[in-house]
Amino acid sequence: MLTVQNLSKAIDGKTILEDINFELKSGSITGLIGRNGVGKTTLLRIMAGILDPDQGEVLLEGVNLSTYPLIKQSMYYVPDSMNVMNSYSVKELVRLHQSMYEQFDQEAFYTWLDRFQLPTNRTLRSFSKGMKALLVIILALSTQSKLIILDEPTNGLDVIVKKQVMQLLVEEVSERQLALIISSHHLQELEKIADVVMLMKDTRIDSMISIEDVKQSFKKVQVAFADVSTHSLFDKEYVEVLSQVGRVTTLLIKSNAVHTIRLLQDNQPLLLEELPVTIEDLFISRLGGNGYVS
Ligand SMILES: Nc1ncnc2c1ncn2[C@@H]1O[C@H](COP(=O)(O)OP(=O)(O)OP(=O)(O)O)[C@@H](O)[C@H]1O
Repeated sequence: MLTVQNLSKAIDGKTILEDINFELKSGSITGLIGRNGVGKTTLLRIMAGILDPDQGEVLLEGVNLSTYPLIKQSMYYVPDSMNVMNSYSVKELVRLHQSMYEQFDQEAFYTWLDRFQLPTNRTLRSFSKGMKALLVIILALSTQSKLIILDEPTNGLDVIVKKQVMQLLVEEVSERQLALIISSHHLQELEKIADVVMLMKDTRIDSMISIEDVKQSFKKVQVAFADVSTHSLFDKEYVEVLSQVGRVTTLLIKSNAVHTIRLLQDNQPLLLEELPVTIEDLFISRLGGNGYVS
């Protein structure tokens, strides 16, 4: 549905993005993760056609965004702050969106507004952060866009609103086969809804991997020995130390897990327990460096 090809971008002479290539599929949620300042927002803004790339292209259903800007009617970008819309009333926002999106579904918009008990007759200035976050997602869905790009949509929201936002998005993705890309630092939350995670590192996409594959191909174990150094028992190329608290070491085994676990077992551990692998483990492993200590 969306293809990014050989994309590069520099700002003020500094390379921010370099040779970025990936594809987003309909009916799927992609989580975009990476350290602060790595270039997530820059990438999302280029995908939305707000910034131009220096090189490369963004194709939405095969149509180039820069040569056919009207295709932007099929996508919606939710920025990390809604404050630019503060002076608009809900009705004005509806009119604005109707003028930009021919297919804007007003009936669905007001039905959702009612479901989430949002007021219809006030300006956004009087909305709380959570109300604004819900409203912008309802606006995005009402445009009937095939691709929705969200930049940190749940920042500063309480757990109840977060759940509401996420549930609404998941419902719509599966019902309408939307493609969603969400940049977020809330890895646990992302893990619950994303199908794929895309991890950015040093101006590039370091990895793009399905949550299913993360869980299947990586193993995480906690191990403790009475008098053996855990570190002497594994190959650092395949095994990452996630944390070390006293004698207890938490390891992320990236391949050949059966062999490593057998090796650990053979040395009579005091404790050897498998734990569920999380996106946070992948993040620390790829971006935190070996020997991360919690
Ligand atoms: N308008 C700008 N002028 C100068 N530098 C910029 C501009 N926009 C972004 N940058 C720089 O580009 C880099 C990437 O910024 P970006 O906001 O895309 O990162 P990010 O991954 O979204 O960060 P965060 O997780 O903190 O939101 C940073 O070094 C930032 O300082």
